[in-house]
Amino acid sequence: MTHLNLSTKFNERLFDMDFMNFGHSISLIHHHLEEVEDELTGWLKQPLNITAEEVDEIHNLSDEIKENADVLLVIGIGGSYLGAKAVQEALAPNFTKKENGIEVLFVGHNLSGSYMKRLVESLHNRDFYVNVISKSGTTLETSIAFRVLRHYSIERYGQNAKNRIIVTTDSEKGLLKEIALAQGYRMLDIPSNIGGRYSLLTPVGLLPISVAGINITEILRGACQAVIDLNEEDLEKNEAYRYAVLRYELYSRGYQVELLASFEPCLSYIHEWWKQLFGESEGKEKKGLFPASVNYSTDLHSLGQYVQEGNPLLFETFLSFKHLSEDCHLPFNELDDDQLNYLSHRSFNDINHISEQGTVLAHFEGGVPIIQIELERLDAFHIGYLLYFFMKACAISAYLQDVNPFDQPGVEAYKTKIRDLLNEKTIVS
Ligand SMILES: O=P(O)(O)OC[C@H]1O[C@](O)(CO)[C@@H](O)[C@@H]1O
Repeated sequence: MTHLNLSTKFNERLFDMDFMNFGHSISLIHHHLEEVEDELTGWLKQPLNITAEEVDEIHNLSDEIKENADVLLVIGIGGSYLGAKAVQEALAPNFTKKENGIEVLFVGHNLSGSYMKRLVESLHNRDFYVNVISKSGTTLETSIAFRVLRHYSIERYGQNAKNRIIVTTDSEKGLLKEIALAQGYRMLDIPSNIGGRYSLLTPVGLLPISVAGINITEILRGACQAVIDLNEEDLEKNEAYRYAVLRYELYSRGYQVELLASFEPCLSYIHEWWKQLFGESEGKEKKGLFPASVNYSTDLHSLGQYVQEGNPLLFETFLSFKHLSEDCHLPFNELDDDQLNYLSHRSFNDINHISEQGTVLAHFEGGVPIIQIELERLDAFHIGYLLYFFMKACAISAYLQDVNPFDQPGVEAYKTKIRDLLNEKTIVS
């Protein structure tokens, strides 16, 4: 049974692409990934390696939080929140009332004073837990948000505040780990050999996802299936490797932007997570596709014109799910004053699907190369599968470009500048 299908619609500029030219390089990369131990490759087998005890611990914590809080504040930025936020958006229903459940709020991913002020004010009548997540333990946004929310927790809960703070950080080192040990906060480990943007299937993602009411066992089951399926060395049988090769080939032929497109708004944070994954993994040494995204059909009415007829620097990757569990039908209207009765035998999903097909055709005819990734169902199993698929494809993609998928040296440049400016005595205007 295939869980994920990859297909393409390429115009004449790409007709002569031969996958098998990449067989040898892929095979070398495949073995390199299997064998390296000094790199941050712990995520490769993480879905298989996570123990039942670790999953139980997360379930127990999640139950405790749900019993004692109205809000879980997840403090983190980049890889320390995007994965969990992506899964929450994709699988937890929109517009549901929060009175009977807990709200999972992802905070500490900006430096806005008004955002922080309003956040604290919004907590006055609500009970909360804090889950601070940082692999390094020193990220500015996360650290200052934690300082504010730690103080506020003490104001609200006194001695008991420490029971409401959970720290997720590197298993071996870091400032946050030291703080947690000194203060007696409970800790969840991020394995040392897993970097931030590959950490979603560790407690980084699993605790917030579980509190959001999503079945983490199913997420892990989907990811485990992907570990097995996508460990196939033969390029023709491995969809992650094929996706990596397609991207590389398009990049080599001059395309500079990959536009990830979906027609379900709940996937918009999967786009955000994907952007960080590919952007930080590939964008170095003056190389790399620029990862961008669109939410259709909304963005057809803003960026659609550019994609169709603008500078031909991009290709599009459509992400879709064959079966969606919910739908809405168009009511029949006798008057037909809005002239929509021709659609009344169709549902929203029908119309959405047809508009996706129409968009693919139009963009293809406009000269945009198209990759299509389709999964069976929008559920926890397939989301787990998809996220692992992207991580595996991303690592292969970066190696094809001869860059290290697991570092982010460029990040230091702006961090240092900000730190230097903040250390200056004068206030920068
Ligand atoms: O988990 P940390 O160490 O706080 O890092 C958060 C994010 O910041 C980055 O270092 C980039 O600034 C990402 O690589 C990472 O996901």
